[in-house]
Amino acid sequence: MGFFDFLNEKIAIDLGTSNTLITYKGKIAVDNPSIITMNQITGKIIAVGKEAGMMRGKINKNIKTIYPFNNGVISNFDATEKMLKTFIKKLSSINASVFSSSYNMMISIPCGSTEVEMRAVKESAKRLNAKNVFLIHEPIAAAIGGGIDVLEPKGNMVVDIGGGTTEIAVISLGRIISGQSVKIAGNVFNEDIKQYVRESHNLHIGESMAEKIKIQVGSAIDHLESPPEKMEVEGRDLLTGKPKQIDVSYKEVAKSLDKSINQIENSIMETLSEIPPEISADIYNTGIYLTGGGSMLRGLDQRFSRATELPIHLGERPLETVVKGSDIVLKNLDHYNSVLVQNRR
Ligand SMILES: Nc1ncnc2c1ncn2[C@@H]1O[C@H](COP(=O)(O)OP(=O)(O)OP(=O)(O)O)[C@@H](O)[C@H]1O
Repeated sequence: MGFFDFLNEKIAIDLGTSNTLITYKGKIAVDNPSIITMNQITGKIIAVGKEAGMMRGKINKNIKTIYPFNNGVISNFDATEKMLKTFIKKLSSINASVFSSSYNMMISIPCGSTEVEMRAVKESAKRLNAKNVFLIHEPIAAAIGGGIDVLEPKGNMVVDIGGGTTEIAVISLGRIISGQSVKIAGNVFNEDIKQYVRESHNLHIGESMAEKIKIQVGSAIDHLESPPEKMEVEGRDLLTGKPKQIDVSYKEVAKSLDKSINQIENSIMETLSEIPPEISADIYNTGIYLTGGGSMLRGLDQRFSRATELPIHLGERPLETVVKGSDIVLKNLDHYNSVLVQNRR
């Protein structure tokens, strides 16, 4: 048993643009949207996570909705800390010792995080009573969560499509040797759908409706083997100002997302063209591991496979892969020590 194994309480956190997940004692104990609603005048928090998510688009002008993350990075540290505090308090109702005693915390961060951002994340975690705070890059955590042996001398490619960013990474010997973080992911897909509906149907729809369309009739390709039925979509008619309903098909969604998916494809191709030949040979054999909530878009695997001519592996429960990987690392710190982000402090 290694040194770190003696410290028992362990919490792994995936701070995502769309969702925040926390594991405690190896299980997912918190899975909530990363949203806070606050009273504009008093600054008092009204709701956090799921409750705040339900108020989305239905608030009055005294209430402000805060998304603590923007494009995968923390844009509001104060809100992030308040949100985490609420979530960790929920854990303490499971076990009173969590909030009172100190614990080990693993936080996954996007690859593009700066030293300043990393330090701020660590300091927030310390204020939340964390004793040791470890950081891990999201694609590494995703790979481990997906069952890939990241420590072997072999190249593996991960594409993690989240809400704010798509992280593309080639990993070998526990390190990211090539990759990029692209600001095209689930949120941009929602914007694409909104714009398409506005331009093609003269209908103004909200963020939640766009998200529903993406999930119910979303597609990356215009021919699906088992297509979903058309979806009834409600919004405001841009010409008359009245409420109106239209039908939207998966083919329309595929059309609206085409440009954004193309950009992700180009970034994957670019990353593939930059890696050493030995690693290319590995990836030719192993293919690409696709994860993150955005990977659930119908036909995305087929489309990427066509573009790259590589096998695409879709992980199970893609929304949980990163936090699952972080949890595995936290439980086996001595084994995975080399994959941690070693920031200079
Ligand atoms: N069935 C689905 N089809 C398409 N997209 C989906 C589906 N389910 C969830 N999503 C999208 O997945 C995204 C959230 O994924 P995930 O939780 O992996 O991201 P995140 O970690 O919060 O974001 P980031 O990694 O950018 O910080 C959202 O944009 C959501 O709309």
